Amino acid sequence: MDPFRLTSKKVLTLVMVIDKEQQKILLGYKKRGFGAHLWNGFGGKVEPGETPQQGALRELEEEAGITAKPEGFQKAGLLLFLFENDPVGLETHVYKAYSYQGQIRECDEMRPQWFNFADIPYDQMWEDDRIWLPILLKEQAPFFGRMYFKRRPLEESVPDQLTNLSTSTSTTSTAATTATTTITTASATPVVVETNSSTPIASLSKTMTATSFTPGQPKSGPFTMFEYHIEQNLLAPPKEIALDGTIASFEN
Ligand SMILES: COc1nc(N)nc2c1ncn2[C@H]1C[C@H](O)[C@@H](COP(=O)(O)OP(=O)(O)OP(=O)(O)O)O1
Repeated sequence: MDPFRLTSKKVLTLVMVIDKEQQKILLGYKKRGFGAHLWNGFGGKVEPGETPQQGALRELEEEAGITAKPEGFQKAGLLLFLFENDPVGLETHVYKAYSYQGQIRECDEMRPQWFNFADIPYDQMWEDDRIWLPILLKEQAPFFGRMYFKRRPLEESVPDQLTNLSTSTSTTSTAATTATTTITTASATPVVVETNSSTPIASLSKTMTATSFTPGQPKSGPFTMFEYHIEQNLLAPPKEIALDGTIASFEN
């Protein structure tokens, strides 16, 4: 039985507020609930009757006190978080907000703080963030990703650094460029995830093993990410994920 088989999904949002001029990002320190004690963007569950975009704007107001301006608000990508032996996936719609009105303020759930792009506290964030946030910041969106998490063992020993990085690039029949990067550590065998190179997109597929991160990340909760798949520079932002983990549709 596939421990990552999905029978349903929850729809969530995540908004990254960005000051392009200052090269800063607004993150929130989550004080309670899922992902407590981690820095993250602002977001939460989409409520019945809401679109993901409406849910994202509402959560940004609730959690950071600000209203994103429509002209600077864009969908950046779509992520699917899967947890071992949990049949409910988290379909997470990620947005960028380049301008806003209102006064940033703390609430009972989140404490907002600006960070320079160079000082993003990845070691106190969900492990997947270091995969897709640089793509978002470099404006290589729209992206799509699947991130696979296992419950973290109580005792864990992992190497300090990524030790081996190999990248290959090839041109597909649809004239799109496909780059495949496999990241491995000295001690682990890489697991390779295929990217469908017949789709007319430039995509990047990355796979990593359970031991690819720095030790001492209890802050990322009881889960550890052991594998991921990411595609970037899609022609349009993905709109929905099918239960088999593929993109079901794109935004118009
Ligand atoms: C598992 O990996 C994750 N990585 C990142 N970067 N973000 C994640 C991950 N899993 C969930 N999230 C995000 C998505 C949402 O923005 C929040 C979770 O929202 P929450 O459960 O707090 O939803 P609310 O509606 O605010 O919850 P309550 O009102 O019930 O407190 O985390």
